[in-house]
Amino acid sequence: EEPPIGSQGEDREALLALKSEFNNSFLDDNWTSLIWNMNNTPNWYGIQCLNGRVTGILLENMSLTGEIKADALVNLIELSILSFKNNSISGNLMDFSKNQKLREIDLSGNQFDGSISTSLLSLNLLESLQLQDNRLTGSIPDFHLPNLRKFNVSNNDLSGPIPNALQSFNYNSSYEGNKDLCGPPSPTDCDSTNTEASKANNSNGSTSRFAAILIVVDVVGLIVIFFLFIVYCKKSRRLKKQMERLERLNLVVKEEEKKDETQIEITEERSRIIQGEQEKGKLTFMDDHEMQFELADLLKASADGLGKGNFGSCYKAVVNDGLAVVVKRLRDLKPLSSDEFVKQLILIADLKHPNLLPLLAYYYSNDEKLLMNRFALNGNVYNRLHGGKGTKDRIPFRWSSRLAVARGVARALEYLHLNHKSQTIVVPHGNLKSSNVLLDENNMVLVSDYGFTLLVAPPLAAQRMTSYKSPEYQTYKKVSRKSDVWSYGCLLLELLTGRIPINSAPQGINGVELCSWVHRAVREEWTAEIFDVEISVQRVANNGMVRLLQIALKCCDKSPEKRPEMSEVVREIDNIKVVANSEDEEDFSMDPSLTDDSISATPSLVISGEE
Ligand SMILES: Nc1ncnc2c1ncn2[C@@H]1O[C@H](COP(=O)(O)OP(=O)(O)OP(=O)(O)O)[C@@H](O)[C@H]1O
Repeated sequence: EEPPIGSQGEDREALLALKSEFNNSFLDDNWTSLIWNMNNTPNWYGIQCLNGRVTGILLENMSLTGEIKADALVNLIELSILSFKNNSISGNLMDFSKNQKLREIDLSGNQFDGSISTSLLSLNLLESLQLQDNRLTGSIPDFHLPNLRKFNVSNNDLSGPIPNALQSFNYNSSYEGNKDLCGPPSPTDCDSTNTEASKANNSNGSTSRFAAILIVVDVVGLIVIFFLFIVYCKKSRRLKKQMERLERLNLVVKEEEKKDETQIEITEERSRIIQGEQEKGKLTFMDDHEMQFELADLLKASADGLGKGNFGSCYKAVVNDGLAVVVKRLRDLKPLSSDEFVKQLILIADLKHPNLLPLLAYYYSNDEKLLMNRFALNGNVYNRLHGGKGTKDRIPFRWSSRLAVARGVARALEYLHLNHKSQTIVVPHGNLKSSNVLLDENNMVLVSDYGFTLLVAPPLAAQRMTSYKSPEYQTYKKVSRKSDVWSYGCLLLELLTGRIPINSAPQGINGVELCSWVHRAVREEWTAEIFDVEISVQRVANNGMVRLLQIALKCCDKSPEKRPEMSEVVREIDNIKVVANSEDEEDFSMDPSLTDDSISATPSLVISGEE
């Protein structure tokens, strides 16, 4: 099992030192050093790790400011990817000589100045170096890196010839915006200024002796100035060194103090949590819950990892007298104060509907934000739909159960969208997908992970939320009621086709772009293939399937205005007659004689709505 991130002391120290230089409240909240005892990793946003060593630092578009110390990376010897893309970091480039495993460096879009560090010359594994849009000066060092495939230093203040080994990179995409670079592939000839000067000299022979004298005087003058300059530099360097020494002394003292503080914090935090005495890190139950237990009970309980989602990991813990709860550790939240976090959670907890998984409790401390729900015994709809397919153990997931899921989710979304109580906020779900629809011990449909739009930092939400991405979401990166309707349409298609959508497909399995696939199927009239065999054998229910497919296609309309509101969807689904699963159909899904041709019960005319 992989040890926790930053478990190696020097890696953690290096990250903490970086954090203190950036002075960024988001990082302060999301780079925590607590190692929690539920056998999981602490929260290090943007850090990749292998066997306890840091292998990647990806901190992009985060408005980071400050300077990075030259030796900031020297202990991160396993580092292979580094990106500080699009921040406002200033100062010189750091020393990379100890990071021999680096493959990708992206420092573009910052305010780095000074020259390109020659420590980069030794990185033999480097494949991509992106330094564009900074303020780098001086010449480009003579790189001879065998694996370098991407190189960009555009829009800096670099000068001098482009080294031979780098001349194969395209001028426009690698060098543009440095007005003093010369030689191929740049349009400027390096010799042009010298050549012109020598031409001028030759054309005027009569003044050549005078010119020679002038040159001698110039040279002598230059030597004197140079000499004076050296004396001046030496003096000022000595002064600077003295100043630096003083500063360093000061810093060492401060660093030591800081290290001690952090160490003390970690130990104290842990013991405070374990003793359950910490005021601000209290486990708070949302309301009437009969299931009162303490954080200490939770910490004592054995925990099974359920999986790692986009916003944190989930654990199942059995507390006290056998009560199973799910604890979700949140990460990458908006930088919210404790009061703001609690306010948002109260808004979420106020959303009460029979088809919404209720929030039981939460835990807030600087380092940990946990949400707690009841464990849904029958798991999620994704597993129910796709799990064990084609095997003997597969229990068919029949039409009436799928229709119940469609109905339950529609009602939950309608409720979120109408948002009866708090008129001020609209809460689109934002991340509806089959793994967020759960089934309890009575197969009651419970939508989970709602309200996260209130908690998650917007740029991250844009990257990670919304499994079924609507066309306008892909452009504007904002969730809305209409993007929920799109997601709902995709969920219906997943239920009807039994196919795995492209965004939820686990590695090694090809998912389907459901909306376009079904639209094409309807257009090209191979409708028999649309429905999952497990339900299409239930012929009495075929009519209901076609009606649900029509609803799904309306929800998946490319233009958001044409998609129905959820209340309309609920009404239409309520009109679909529930047909009981008949006993003798149970075995049909395994019947090899059931070819696609034999089940083409639904002519495309019906599906296109021209009934
Ligand atoms: N209360 C619960 N009862 C049963 N299973 C749950 C519960 N909450 C979550 N799960 C399951 O635990 C797993 C991890 O959940 P999590 O919400 O972290 O990830 P996800 O749903 O895959 O992705 P995302 O973070 O985008 O929602 C999922 O398979 C989910 O269905």
